[in-house]
Amino acid sequence: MKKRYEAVPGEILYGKWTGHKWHVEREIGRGANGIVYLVRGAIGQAALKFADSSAVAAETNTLQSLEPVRGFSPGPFFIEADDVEKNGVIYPFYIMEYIDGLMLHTFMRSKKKEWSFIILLRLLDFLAPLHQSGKIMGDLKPENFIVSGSAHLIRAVDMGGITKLGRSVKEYTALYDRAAWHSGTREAEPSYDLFAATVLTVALVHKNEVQEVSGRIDRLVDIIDSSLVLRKAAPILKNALHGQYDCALTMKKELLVCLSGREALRKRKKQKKKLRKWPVLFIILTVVCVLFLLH
Ligand SMILES: Nc1ncnc2c1ncn2[C@@H]1O[C@H](COP(=O)(O)OP(=O)(O)OP(=O)(O)O)[C@@H](O)[C@H]1O
Repeated sequence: MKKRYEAVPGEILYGKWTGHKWHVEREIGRGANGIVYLVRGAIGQAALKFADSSAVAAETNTLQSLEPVRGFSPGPFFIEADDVEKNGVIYPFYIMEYIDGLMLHTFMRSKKKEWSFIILLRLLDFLAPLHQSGKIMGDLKPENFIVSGSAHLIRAVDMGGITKLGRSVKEYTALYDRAAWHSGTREAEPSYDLFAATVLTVALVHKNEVQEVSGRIDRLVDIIDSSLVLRKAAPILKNALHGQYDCALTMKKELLVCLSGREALRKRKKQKKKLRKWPVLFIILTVVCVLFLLH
């Protein structure tokens, strides 16, 4: 049986090996592998995760291996691992940076659908340094991301799917997995994540429809083509679904050009419409003046 400790707010946990003291503020989440608490220690706020010893070892290794990514970690910074002893039972845990923000799907609930493009741009910013460091996210899905800070940075909270380039993706979710859509292999390469990021974007706007057509790529493309929101970036989204990008920054650049091009076109049309109104107004004004003078 997995050893899981259920802490309560206000409780103080003592690290058996470090002697460090952690004051439990509240539970912030739980999943298949463990329970996560917001805690306060001598270093300030942090997140504490109770899990079994093999999960603590594996997740600790993953978090530590990610830190050299340009002094920025796509996931939480690892702080330390320890055990708590309660009634003679040992409960392993580790401490990591607390990422303050909203889970991606909670964040999107209060936003317009157009925000899905901003999320995609931020996801591409998140993926670029990770890919440059020789790894891919693998299990890319909204449940694994937090939107943090006023710049709406994307940070990952579950790094279990991180896989070295060239290997076989070790963890995935069918809805975002390109092999399940018959659109490529499960080999860890940037295009695998870019496919998943695109499905995620489409699902942020049309969740039910995407679930209904799951596995049929032509129907996914139909959703994009018939969507008033997604149509604006259709060429880029389709390129990513067809494995045309192997670099997150190239996809980002093309997405920005596509979106700004459409915006410029919209502004030009509006301006043209305004200009077309002037001759009509001029004629009306002239007629009014002539009538006034004749009177
Ligand atoms: N460092 C953190 N900062 C803020 N919140 C966190 C942090 N780590 C985890 N959480 C929250 O706790 C939840 C569960 O954590 P996590 O995904 O690591 O658990 P898990 O057992 O591995 O989940 P899964 O069932 O997806 O494998 C997350 O969805 C997130 O809401």
